[in-house]
Amino acid sequence: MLQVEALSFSYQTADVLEDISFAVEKGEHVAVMGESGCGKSTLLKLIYGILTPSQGKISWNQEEVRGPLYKLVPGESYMKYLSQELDLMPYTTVAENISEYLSVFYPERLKERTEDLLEMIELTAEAKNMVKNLSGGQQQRVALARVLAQKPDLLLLDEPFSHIDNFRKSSLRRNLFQYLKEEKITCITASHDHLDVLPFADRILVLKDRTLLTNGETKKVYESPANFYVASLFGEANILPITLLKPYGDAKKDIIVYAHEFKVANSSGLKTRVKRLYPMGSYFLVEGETEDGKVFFHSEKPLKPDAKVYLNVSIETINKRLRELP
Ligand SMILES: Nc1ncnc2c1ncn2[C@@H]1O[C@H](COP(=O)(O)OP(=O)(O)OP(=O)(O)O)[C@@H](O)[C@H]1O
Repeated sequence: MLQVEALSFSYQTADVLEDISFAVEKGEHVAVMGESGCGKSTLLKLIYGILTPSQGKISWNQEEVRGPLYKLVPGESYMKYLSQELDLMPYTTVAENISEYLSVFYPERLKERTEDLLEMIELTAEAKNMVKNLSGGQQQRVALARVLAQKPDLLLLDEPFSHIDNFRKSSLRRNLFQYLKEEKITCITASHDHLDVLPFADRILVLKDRTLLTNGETKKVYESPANFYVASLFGEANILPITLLKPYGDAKKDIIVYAHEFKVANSSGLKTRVKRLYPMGSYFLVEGETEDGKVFFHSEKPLKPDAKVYLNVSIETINKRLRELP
């Protein structure tokens, strides 16, 4: 089990993390989310031991992780960190980059394991190609296979799909996270893409203003976001006084509504004027104007700019999301 206790960290120029505490169970997959610059990479580097905490303690199975102030070669053998900078051998082949790190003695088994990993990253066809000839996204996939070849107990992934095109991303995500679960590899993934997180993570940690704002089960964090910032990590969201949706509602309460949760009607509901339409393929994202300000919602049909529509939210969503005004 990973234990992070009262962790704080500052670079010379900035305080980045303050009093962060959480635990990760063996085999669990935890996602770290938050806006750019909130400290996701810094947290992973602290866990891996390439930065030393200003305060607090990190331990794995009760043994303290020591930072570079205490170790000549930072990093721990039982964990691997896939950073945003890929550390590959450019003048060797894809297959060699992977097999180099497999601790397998028998040549047949080595070949088999290399082939399995190549298949997982969908680069079998490039096995004999030199890494320097691959695209950025392909190199990121090789780097991923390389850390997996080392069979870590704890894997730290920093934006693991940032260079990978959408065509590959979906299947790679599925292959990777299924593999980690099968192998019971504990994993912490830093990402700002909710599609990396919602279908795969058991739990989400949200960082904001140096602190740990949320630590909860993925479904709960999504369905009952602590505030507008958390909801916005999952796509277009709105925060509205409840009286806009229910005229006799408690004026001291507001509600967070994801854009897709509004139902568009021709009469009765939140009166909205259509301002802009963004085609999203299977639906339109609509920017509208209410008496209280801007609102985003989805519409299956195209709507004309300036058209008047009415928005409604299900009673289940209202009950789930009602919160006291801060
Ligand atoms: N080596 C460094 N020296 C000084 N400040 C740094 C250093 N590395 C990062 N920072 C600052 O620390 C803060 C946190 O950076 P970090 O890279 O951890 O954020 P992040 O959440 O991973 O961002 P992103 O999502 O953009 O990768 C930022 O304000 C950044 O500018």
